[in-house]
Amino acid sequence: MNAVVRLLPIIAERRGAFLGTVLASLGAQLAVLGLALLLAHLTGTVSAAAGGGPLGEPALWAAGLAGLAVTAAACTWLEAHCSHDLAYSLIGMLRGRVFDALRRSVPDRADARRSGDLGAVAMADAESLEWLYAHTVAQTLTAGAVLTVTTAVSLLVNPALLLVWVPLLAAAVAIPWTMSGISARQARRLSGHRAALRADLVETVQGLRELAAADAVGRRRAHLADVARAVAGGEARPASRIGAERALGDLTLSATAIGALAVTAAGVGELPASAVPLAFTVAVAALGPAAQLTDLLRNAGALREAARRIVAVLDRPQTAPEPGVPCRADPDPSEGLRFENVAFRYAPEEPPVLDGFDLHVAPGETVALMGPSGSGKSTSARLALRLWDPDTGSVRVGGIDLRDLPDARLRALVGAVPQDARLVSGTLARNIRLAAPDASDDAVRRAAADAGLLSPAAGLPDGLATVVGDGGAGVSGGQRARVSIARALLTDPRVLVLDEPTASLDPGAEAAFGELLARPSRRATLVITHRPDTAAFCDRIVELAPGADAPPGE
Ligand SMILES: Nc1ncnc2c1ncn2[C@@H]1O[C@H](COP(=O)(O)OP(=O)(O)OP(=O)(O)O)[C@@H](O)[C@H]1O
Repeated sequence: MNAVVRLLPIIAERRGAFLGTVLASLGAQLAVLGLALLLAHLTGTVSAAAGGGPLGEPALWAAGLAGLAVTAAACTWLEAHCSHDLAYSLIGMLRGRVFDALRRSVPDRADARRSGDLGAVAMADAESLEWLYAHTVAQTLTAGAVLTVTTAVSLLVNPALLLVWVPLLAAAVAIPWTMSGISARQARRLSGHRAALRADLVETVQGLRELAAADAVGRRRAHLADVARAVAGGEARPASRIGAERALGDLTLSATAIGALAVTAAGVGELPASAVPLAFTVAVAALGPAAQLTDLLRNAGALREAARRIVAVLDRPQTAPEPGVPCRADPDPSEGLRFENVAFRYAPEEPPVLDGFDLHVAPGETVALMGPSGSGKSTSARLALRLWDPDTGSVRVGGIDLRDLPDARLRALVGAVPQDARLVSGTLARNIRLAAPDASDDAVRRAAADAGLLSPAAGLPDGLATVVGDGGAGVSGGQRARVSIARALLTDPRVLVLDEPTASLDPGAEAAFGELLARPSRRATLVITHRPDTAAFCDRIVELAPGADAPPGE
């Protein structure tokens, strides 16, 4: 199904604002048209009155003109109000849906998309579609309706206009319509170039230190200049096409106007003098809405492309769907985290990463999961967080299959400390609170203390008020790991999964971290690690063999 049509129901959710936009836009256009016709009629009547004809009641003329002018102004204001109301709520709804779709489907098992591309979908395409649904659809309906009315009225008044109007107006609308395929292709290419530039810029800024160290800044700058040139080329082509289309459209509309005026002039002798201005105004009345339609159609290809990209994101397969019938039972206190006969592969054609994998981490126990690179340690951590589901077997927390837990309950039961914890700019307290925005100051302080952030060894004299720069600048690897743990502890999860938490720590920080792991708690803790010194702080070590098809040795 066409992506634009597929997204149309989104308007139904704000049907009041949409209807308001259409009616106000229709009211404004009809009032402007009425004003033009009334003025033309007045001009004819006044010139006839100068020759001795009746002028009519001036107060009535004034009231008619003032009424139409006020209606046009009020409807224009109302249209702007309703369409902006509709526009901003549609942007919010579209972005919300895009982020929901991304959250449900991230990480894709074999996702080749770059963040710049997804950013473009979420930001630029949502804005394009806002323009489509909040302005274009309503204006197209209005322009179509006004065009039909003006055409019908003019043809009743002067059927000879048919000869000029039908071919020329059809050509004016057909030009942008037939070009919409080319316009969509150009929009697709341009969006690809822009996404590449955005992603390359982000990577360059993030990797500037490494680029400088490798003396590669110059090469990178040349590469960015190439990509920027591709963007400029991608922008120039649609601009030339739109310019040519606009010129052709304007030519066609001008020819229509000249033809309509000529046809009307030919019949002037048969008309009373007072009706001549009205006849000329009627002859060109359809040109305004026709010009508006051609303008709107000119963007149709690019809008179709934006809708296609949004739909592609919305249709991404859900990696961990919500349960049909969620489990309401309390977790069994004697059960911690259990992998039972788990098999998992990233793609059907690839060998399994895990096959027949069994492991139980009991409440109060800390287990180190070790094994060679590629043996599936991080994959096990992701399965425990239900980023993906196993192909066969099950992963359970407190005896409950993760697939039976609603997302919010699962996140409260299982906490994660990822390998590359991300910090945002702001205080440490703000960073910890990301896991539970409504947590009290006391809870944040407790989690920070449990993660060792408030001890003198953490080296943070300002404690929770310490300010972190963009992306965690100004904080050491050890401090970052502790913030990440405090974040995970804030929800007091039954299960804690740590993926290489000490990978970037020096031996002193690793030892301090190990003491945290060794502290008694009721939590089941799974620590993915390469480092024997970290594993030594755990109660038990489990070795994972690559493509293990038998339970691992302990
Ligand atoms: N998103 C993915 N798509 C496809 N294959 C993947 C993906 N992530 C990991 N793999 C593959 O799955 C296998 C297991 O990866 P995993 O990261 O779980 O191993 P690991 O034991 O944690 O390795 P390391 O110690 O190097 O971090 C590897 O062969 C890896 O290439």
